[in-house]
Amino acid sequence: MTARPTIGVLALQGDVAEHVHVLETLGADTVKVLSADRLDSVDGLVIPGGESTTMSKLAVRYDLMEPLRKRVANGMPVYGTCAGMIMLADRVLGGTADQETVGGIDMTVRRNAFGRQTESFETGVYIDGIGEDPFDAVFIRAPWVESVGPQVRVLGRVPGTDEAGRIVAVRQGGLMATSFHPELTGDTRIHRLFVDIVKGHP
Ligand SMILES: NC(=O)CC[C@H](N)C(=O)O
Repeated sequence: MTARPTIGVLALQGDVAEHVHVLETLGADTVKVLSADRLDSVDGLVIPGGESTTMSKLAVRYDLMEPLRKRVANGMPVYGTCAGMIMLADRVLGGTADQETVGGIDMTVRRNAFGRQTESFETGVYIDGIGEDPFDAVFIRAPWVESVGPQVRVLGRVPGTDEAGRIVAVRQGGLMATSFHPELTGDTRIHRLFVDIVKGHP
């Protein structure tokens, strides 16, 4: 991998510009991905937050769903935030009947899991692999991860009703997902971790 990777941001819908900005700050070249051709040109991909049901429909309409699944199956690193986390989940609870996902991470996520009263909130989360300081995490109508398969590494949790808490950050090989939006807070540690994954660092 070159020192300067090309990272795509899936640009069907959602907060694309914020991810482009952070990735460029970190020295990556970026491409807004709206077609299978563009997808071919990237070393890694970010799937932003937004609305997973809409994103799913648009991915099918733009003939991107199958190419996305193929590249994931072939090992392309992908980082999904919020709706992007849902897109990377093998199983979704609370989705619409026709909602498809790209899949790739052996997990079940629950859409809009934190409930109406807490549509959005901010809290410090310890994330495995980015250092000691908690990450200031912004959650917006966020999913949580209800369960994970044996190959999934849990990177972060927030307090929940039981002792284990709720899983909000995971990684399976080159695929990484967070329930929250690190592109909004100016702390670049999670994007940096992803850029390192794309560069081939473990
Ligand atoms: N901020 C977000 O990405 C919200 C996700 C949205 N609730 C969904 O289900 O797709």
